Amino acid sequence: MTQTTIDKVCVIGSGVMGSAIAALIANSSCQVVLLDIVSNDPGGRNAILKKAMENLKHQRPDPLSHFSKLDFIKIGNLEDDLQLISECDIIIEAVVEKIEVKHQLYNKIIPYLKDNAILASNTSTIPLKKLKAGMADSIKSRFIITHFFNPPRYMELLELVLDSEVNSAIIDKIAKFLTINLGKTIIKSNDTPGFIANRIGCYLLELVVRKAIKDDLNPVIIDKIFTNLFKLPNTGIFGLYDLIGHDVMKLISSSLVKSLPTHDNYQEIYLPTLLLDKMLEKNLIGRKGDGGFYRISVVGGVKTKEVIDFSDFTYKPLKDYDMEYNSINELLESSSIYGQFFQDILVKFYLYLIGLIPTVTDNIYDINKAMKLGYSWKIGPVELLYQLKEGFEWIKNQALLKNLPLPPYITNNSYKLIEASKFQFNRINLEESRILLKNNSAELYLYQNRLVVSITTKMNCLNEEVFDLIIQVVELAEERGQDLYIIPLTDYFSAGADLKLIARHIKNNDFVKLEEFLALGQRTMTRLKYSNVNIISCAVGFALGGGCEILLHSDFIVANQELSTGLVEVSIGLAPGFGGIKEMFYRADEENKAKPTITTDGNNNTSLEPQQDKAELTGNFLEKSISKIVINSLKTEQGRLFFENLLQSSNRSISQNDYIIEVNRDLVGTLFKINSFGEGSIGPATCGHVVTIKYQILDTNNNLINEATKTFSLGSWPIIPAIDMITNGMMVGQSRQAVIPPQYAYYNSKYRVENIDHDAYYKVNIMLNSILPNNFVNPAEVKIFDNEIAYKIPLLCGDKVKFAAKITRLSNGEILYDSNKQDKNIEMKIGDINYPLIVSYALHGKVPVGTRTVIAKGKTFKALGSKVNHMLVQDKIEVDEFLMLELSIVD
Ligand SMILES: CCCCCCCCCCCCC[C@H](O)CC(=O)SCCNC(=O)CCNC(=O)[C@H](O)C(C)(C)COP(=O)(O)OP(=O)(O)OC[C@H]1O[C@@H](n2cnc3c(N)ncnc32)[C@H](O)[C@@H]1OP(=O)(O)O
Ligand SMILES: NC(=O)c1ccc[n+]([C@@H]2O[C@H](COP(=O)([O-])OP(=O)(O)OC[C@H]3O[C@@H](n4cnc5c(N)ncnc54)[C@H](O)[C@@H]3O)[C@@H](O)[C@H]2O)c1
Repeated sequence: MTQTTIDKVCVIGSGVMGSAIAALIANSSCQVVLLDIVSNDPGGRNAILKKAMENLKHQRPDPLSHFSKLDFIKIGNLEDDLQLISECDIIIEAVVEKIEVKHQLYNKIIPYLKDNAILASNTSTIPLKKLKAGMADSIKSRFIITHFFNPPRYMELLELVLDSEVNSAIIDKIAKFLTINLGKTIIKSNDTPGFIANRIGCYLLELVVRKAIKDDLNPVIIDKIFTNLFKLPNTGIFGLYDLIGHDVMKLISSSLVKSLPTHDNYQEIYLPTLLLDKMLEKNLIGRKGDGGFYRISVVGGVKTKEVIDFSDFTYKPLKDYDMEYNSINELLESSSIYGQFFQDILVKFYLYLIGLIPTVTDNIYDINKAMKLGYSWKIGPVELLYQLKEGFEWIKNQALLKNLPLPPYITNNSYKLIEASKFQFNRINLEESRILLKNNSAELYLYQNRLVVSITTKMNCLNEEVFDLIIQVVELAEERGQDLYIIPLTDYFSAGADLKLIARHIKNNDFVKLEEFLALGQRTMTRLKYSNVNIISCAVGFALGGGCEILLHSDFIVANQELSTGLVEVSIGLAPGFGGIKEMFYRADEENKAKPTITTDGNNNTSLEPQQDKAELTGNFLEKSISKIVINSLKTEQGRLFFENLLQSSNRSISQNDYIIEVNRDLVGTLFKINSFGEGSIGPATCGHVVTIKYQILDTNNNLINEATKTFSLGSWPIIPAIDMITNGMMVGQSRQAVIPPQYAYYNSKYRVENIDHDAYYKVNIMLNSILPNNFVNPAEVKIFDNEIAYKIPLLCGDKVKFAAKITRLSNGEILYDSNKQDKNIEMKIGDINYPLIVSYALHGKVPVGTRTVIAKGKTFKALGSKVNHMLVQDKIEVDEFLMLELSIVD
């Protein structure tokens, strides 16, 4: 029996495509063997492969979905490791585009293929029949072309080239692997040079570039027209030529020209172009060379995009051009040189494209799709015809005017009318099925006897009608005892709650409607979660906010590997309304892992994954996000009152704050390896307090270097910096031992301890005898929220820091101090007693980024020094009132 699963794939060739295809397969958690030729480098026989693996970590856009996916790739060379091939179900050859090299390779590896292993080539130009010439029939029946697009992780298109000799079980097996495991869309192409997308894409590139150079036109203007009016990706045409590389373009086009018939129009437009030859000579071959049509120059860290001046091959900064044309029709009607240029280009392009039917493919929709998926065109070339005032008639008329022959597909009337609806692939499939329920925002289909619900609003946003229909549909599914699938008709899942609807309610001051919407959304999510049939959500593209909440409340999630999903509103400090945060934690719990996320790779690797580490979720999600929500809510009167009550009533701690403080304290602890002894009673000592301590400094062999009893203000570094840092947080009567790294043991000032070696570790023992004056920060009465965290060395007692600060009275929102209003950042040493005590307390242990919001009692806002800083009008503060301090680090 034929084995239907793919457990291991071998990729041969670790160049641009081979290594990235290996990464794509590894991303799907499938084992990969990556082979290449033996290297003569001192780096060893596998040096080429090691370099390729290293490159995978640094390439942009990232070929790996996670660096751990590298573990799925095993490397080897084509001399020592050929036996690895016999373990593989598919062998994808991605070696240099030379037929003799490919043939030699096949001869070498075929003896190692296991029965039914599929052999595939990634060639871009060499026909299947030439590649398989001379092979035994047993190999021919499983030899195909799988043409991936660059970069393989991101380009959805895969052109599959087969012939009648290929066994149908093999076709099924490879098709399942490419679509289900790798998430590709397959377009079958006939065995013709360049297949579909490159034949058309490269034709357009050469046509535009060579004609523009001949007509002495400006690449910047042409690219701007292509991106603005034709909605091509931002690279435009010249930028894409640079990206592919002029050398590679030459190889592809020469190969095409060689293999295409003499009457093919590619031959005619591939004009000899001296300027391009000169650019090749000068290594101006695009991004990987010393420049191309464009170049990015970096001077003093500033990047400038430049364009080539063909007169002397120098580069000039890009000038922005005002677009003279508002639409394609305006452009084509214009008598300007660019209008004429585009007329010529478009007519030739479309005649060529239509001329490929039926030899290259007999399916015009596939041509359209291939250009969208393989070349990232927003609008496919056939759809673009709809934007021309007279559609294809315009092309026909222009062809007659220009005396250009029409392709037989047109002249022999074999064409059919294009159906616009067929450009939306998912829609056709579902629309062929029966609609059971429908409103203006969602529809329920019976598709292959399965219940499928799809949202039909703009961006699949969630509004009342969507929720109504989902609730109704869950009930129906339960009645029928059938599982329910939520599948988009589009290439994205949902942009979440309808923000325009919410904005309308807010604008109309209609908070009742807003509450109702919120409640309906919550009811819908609860209905999904507790339904007694399975809810299976299939997500692709993005699932943001409420979209993510639907996934989180589903029983199964079938997620495309490249799905972007998350509770995005949290990042700007807004709480999701439909239960997403709760569900995120619920799914992260060990016992709820039974509800899996199924990704297309059969492995859990989206941000919803249930085995997501809970500590990581708490650390990242809470620290970064919930704090932002709190900070935002503190901007409102209700929010302020809520927190004031929370703190006043019971001193209840809010765990994430404590966690934040702990993280930073831990960092201090990690820096110094501190051990504390005894509980103590009074304290804690805070930077800015005047303390009396007894200390000892010892070397690592326990030889005493220095000891004394000293009274000083914490943060003034009278002994060595580390002593102030370690004393911070101690209680009177407590002692601490710490090991300190060299940079905290030495301080070059008049107070420094003699005989301290700059490069040595030291031990410190400290006993805290007293704290003066008796004014303490009670950690239970202080809440701290950070809008940003980073794993950086925290600020410590005595460090100099620059920040902006604002102090607000919680009870009425009155701003007592705002450094921005005074147009002045504050620069202070943490522990300076002329600033409020709470400032030093808040800064100590904070990583030097972002904004920290602190809520604490008025008494901690008092400064203890004699030269009290302007920062606070001290007599305005009540000892027991709650104030909010916002500190934003500047440098
Ligand atoms: C959160 C507000 C709080 C207010 C008070 C609270 C009241 C309580 C009510 C309950 C709320 C529950 C909220 C729920 O639990 C969580 C959420 O869902 S919040 C929403 C989260 N979603 C987003 O933030 C996504 C926003 N959209 C985008 O980021 C981008 O549009 C996109 C989806 C990445 C697509 O980008 P592009 O391809 O570039 O497309 P455009 O941006 O040009 O958009 C095209 C078109 O679609 C409209 N649109 C996009 N998203 C939404 C949306 N969520 N709601 C309504 N309309 C949306 C966009 O405006 C464009 O429209 P056009 O300009 O063409 O008319
Ligand atoms: N680069 C692209 O954008 C792109 C896109 C689609 C398809 N392709 C096709 O993919 C294949 C690989 O192209 P690439 O761009 O990755 O090339 P590349 O030059 O980056 O890599 C070629 C690899 O082949 C290896 N190699 C060289 N001689 C060999 C030999 N005798 N035996 C075995 N291996 C040998 C090299 O060591 C190298 O790792 C080609 O067939 C190309 O047409 C390329």
